[in-house]
Amino acid sequence: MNCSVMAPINVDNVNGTKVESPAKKALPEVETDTNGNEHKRYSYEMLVETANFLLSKTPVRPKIGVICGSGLGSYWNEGSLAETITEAQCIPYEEIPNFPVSTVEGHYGKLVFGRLGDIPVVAMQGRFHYFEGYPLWKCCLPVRVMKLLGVQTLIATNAAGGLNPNYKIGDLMIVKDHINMMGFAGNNPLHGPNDERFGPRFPPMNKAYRFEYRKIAKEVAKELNIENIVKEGVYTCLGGPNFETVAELNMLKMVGVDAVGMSTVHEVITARHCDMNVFGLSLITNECVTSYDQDAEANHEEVLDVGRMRQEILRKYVTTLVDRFSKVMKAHNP
Ligand SMILES: O=P(O)(O)O[C@H]1O[C@H](CO)[C@@H](O)[C@H]1O
Ligand SMILES: Nc1nc2[nH]cnc2c(=O)[nH]1
Repeated sequence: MNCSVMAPINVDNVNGTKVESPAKKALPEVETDTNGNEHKRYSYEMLVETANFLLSKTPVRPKIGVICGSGLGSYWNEGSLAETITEAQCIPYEEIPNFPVSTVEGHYGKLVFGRLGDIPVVAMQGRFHYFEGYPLWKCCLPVRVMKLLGVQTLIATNAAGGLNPNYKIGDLMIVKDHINMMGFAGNNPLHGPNDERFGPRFPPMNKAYRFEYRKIAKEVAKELNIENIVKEGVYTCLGGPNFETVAELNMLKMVGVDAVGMSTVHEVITARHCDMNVFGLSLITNECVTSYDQDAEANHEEVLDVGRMRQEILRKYVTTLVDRFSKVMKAHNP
């Protein structure tokens, strides 16, 4: 591994303005989840330590972070997006201070630093899900670490069931918006005391998925001749791990959901809270079963098979988007 030690980051706040440290008293040290497992709360200082550790391990200074979901090679390496990253340095989650570890069987758990095309990136190969037993704030810890590393744009990808009748297996859905179903019940990654150094107590969410990126993604789909499989729609995340009942899916359809998964929404909320720009992409891996007459059943193997089937297109699409988004970022911040 090519390790060059860089100056540690010393930030008052991820967005560059100075704020008073929040009262530590407000932060409970340990949270117990519904299974009785204890999760030690992290502080801003702990995540700065995590980010400094990573910066000491790699000379890469990523401005774009990618979360590789089940359809983008979090379960396999060969031909995956993570494998496409050049000059790659892989850091397993268990070696990173304060990081959770993936518990999903077969799921990779590593951060990959390197280049996609010319652009310095960091990719999560393997994410954390609520159904693994983590509180939502812990699932999203890596997003805040990315922010501290200097990441300005998050590309969050996932595998999802297609609820929109016009969607076919293998389609890609640009996420236009989400419905935070878990949040309706009060389960939100920002629940608990707010640390202003990350962002405000009450962040807006109406521009969660950057309009400019969605426009570019549609243009790139045309350029790559894949516009027939690229759609745009609304995603929702349920807690999982079971797939949905027919009645649940029909309810979601009624409220305007196009694709259903078990991730992404809380990551996006965390990213927007600390003012990262977000692009969301779902790979439609299965058709949601919305009628009692249908015999099909959702299953994880199908999800992975469709991911493998689409990996070449996804690799090309995401690599091109990274290049285009970085140009936009440079234009905004020359
Ligand atoms: O959202 P990602 O991690 O892509 O994975 C999706 O696919 C898995 C189910 O097959 C669940 O983990 C669901 O969230
Ligand atoms: N909740 C949920 N997650 C998925 N991930 C991939 N497909 C599905 C699905 O149909 N439902």
